[in-house]
Amino acid sequence: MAVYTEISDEALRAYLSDYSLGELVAFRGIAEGVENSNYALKTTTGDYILTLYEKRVDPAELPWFLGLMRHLAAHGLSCPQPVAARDGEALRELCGRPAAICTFLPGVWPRRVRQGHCGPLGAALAELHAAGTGFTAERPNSLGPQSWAPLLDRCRAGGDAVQPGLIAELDGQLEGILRAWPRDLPRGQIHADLFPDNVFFLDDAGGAPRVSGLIDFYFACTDFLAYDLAICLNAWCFEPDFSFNITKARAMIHAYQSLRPLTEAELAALPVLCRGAAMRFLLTRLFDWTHTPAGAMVTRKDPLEYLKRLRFHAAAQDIHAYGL
Ligand SMILES: Nc1ncnc2c1ncn2[C@@H]1O[C@H](COP(=O)(O)OP(=O)(O)OP(=O)(O)O)[C@@H](O)[C@H]1O
Ligand SMILES: N[C@@H](CCO)C(=O)O
Repeated sequence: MAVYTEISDEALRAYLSDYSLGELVAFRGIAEGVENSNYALKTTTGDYILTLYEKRVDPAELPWFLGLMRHLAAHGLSCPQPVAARDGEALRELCGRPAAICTFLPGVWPRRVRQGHCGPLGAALAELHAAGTGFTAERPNSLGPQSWAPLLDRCRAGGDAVQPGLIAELDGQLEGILRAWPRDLPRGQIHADLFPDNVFFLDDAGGAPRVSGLIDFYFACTDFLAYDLAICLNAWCFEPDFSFNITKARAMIHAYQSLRPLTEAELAALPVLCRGAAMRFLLTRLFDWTHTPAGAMVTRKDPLEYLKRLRFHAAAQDIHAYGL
């Protein structure tokens, strides 16, 4: 369920008449994703993605996201590039929603993460961080540490129904995370949601996975660069039984470091950054879990998957737990 807004053929043709993209050949709604309505478009000039931004994206922030994507693409990163209409504007309106067309990226996201994905992912993350240098406009992380206590408060009423004792455990964990949270680490533009479903791969001639592009920059923000790596360690390096795969982590961190070596302070902070990242996804999932009416056509993600990750990170003494 990710096509919230239906577009008629006539409305789309009228919309496209403002662009120099040729004639419409085909379009279809894309069922994946939960935040926005996405359509795959084929015109006589190529393939594109049309996105209608739904309620969860603040329209005032769209110019920053689109500006970042344009900057990253201009600096060599393979990511969707906003396409401007003839008047030079990429951000427009369709069916009463903010809308934009971006270039289509080839590739597929990995349904099952293998070790061979993790090195290329680490390198792609370092490339993203390098490409973001020079994009000076800042966007604070609205889901950063300052948001976690208020979010936990909003889950208080329903949280223990998900698992008895959950709220007390999270109170204890959060207190420890906030106390140890680093004050000053290298900062820059981070993706902040680089999960497997936001990374496309193609196999190279030898069959090894190669990153073909990164998508979905609508949580991107300005924050600690190493926090982005902590998010990826959470999202890519746990097995279906929630055991931590140290070989995948080592491959990811080494590939990242081959392009951007981590500082001593970043290495020392990695375990608490991983705890924070697990807390962030646990809390947004718990909020959705406890606030989505039964029967709503939205796929809820299991918050407890992130409790298991959080416990792993809380037990990690230092960077050796991550394969370094
Ligand atoms: N530039 C692109 N090129 C090719 N496919 C794309 C592109 N952008 C989006 N898609 C397709 O649309 C799907 C949903 O996109 P996306 O993850 O951005 O949506 P969303 O609703 O914002 O999702 P999420 O719930 O992950 O935040 C992707 O899995 C992919 O199949
Ligand atoms: N990646 C997030 C969803 C928001 O994109 C999660 O798995 O909780």
